[in-house]
Amino acid sequence: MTEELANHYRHIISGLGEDPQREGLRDTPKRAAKAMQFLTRGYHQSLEELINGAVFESETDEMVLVKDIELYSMCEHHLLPFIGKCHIAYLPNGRVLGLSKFARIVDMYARRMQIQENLTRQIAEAVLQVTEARGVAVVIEAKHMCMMMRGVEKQNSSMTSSVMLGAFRENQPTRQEFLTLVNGR
Ligand SMILES: Nc1nc2c(ncn2[C@@H]2O[C@H](COP(=O)(O)OP(=O)(O)OP(=O)(O)O)[C@@H](O)[C@H]2O)c(=O)[nH]1
Ligand SMILES: [Zn+2]
Repeated sequence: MTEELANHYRHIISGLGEDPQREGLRDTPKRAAKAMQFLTRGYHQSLEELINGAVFESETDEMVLVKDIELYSMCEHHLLPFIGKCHIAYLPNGRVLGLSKFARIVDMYARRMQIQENLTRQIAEAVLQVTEARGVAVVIEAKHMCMMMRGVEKQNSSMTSSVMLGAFRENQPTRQEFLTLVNGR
């Protein structure tokens, strides 16, 4: 699989007018193939194996917020990175999720070809599925290289996307509390 991908990269390099045999580029197809496999490894992960049973019984029913989870993904239109932060909140319903698992869920979906809106929704739905929470809220703030390095070349714009499920959708004060916590840095 890596070898086949590397071959495609060799064609891309010569298609761009470079010499894939010159010293600096000789191992590049293989490196690029491995890098791209890493950046898309989310396709080979499953929620169940990643959670690994780390859901614990708890009486708490107050909002839990995990803020500023770094995020590296790749836009499915240009295969260029988008980079940012993800904030996840949920209202426990008898069970809480191991803290590190929020970051693992983010990575599993981020390391695929994505658009930011779908990524946001997939993370929210995964957290809801695993915790059976009364509500889940996810906000992603990201900068898209396809808008910065090429195309419209805007360096300072960023995109914010959000998905609110359950109580965060139905209950205005809950939603407001979440947004205040996220913005109060
Ligand atoms: N909504 C959304 N759009 C995205 C995301 N990533 C990239 N895009 C946009 O996808 C669109 C693709 O537009 P096209 O006109 O088909 O492609 P293009 O000619 O390369 O577009 P330009 O970037 O405007 O040069 C662009 O407007 C991108 O900015 C994302 O995560 N969400
Ligand atoms: Zn793009």
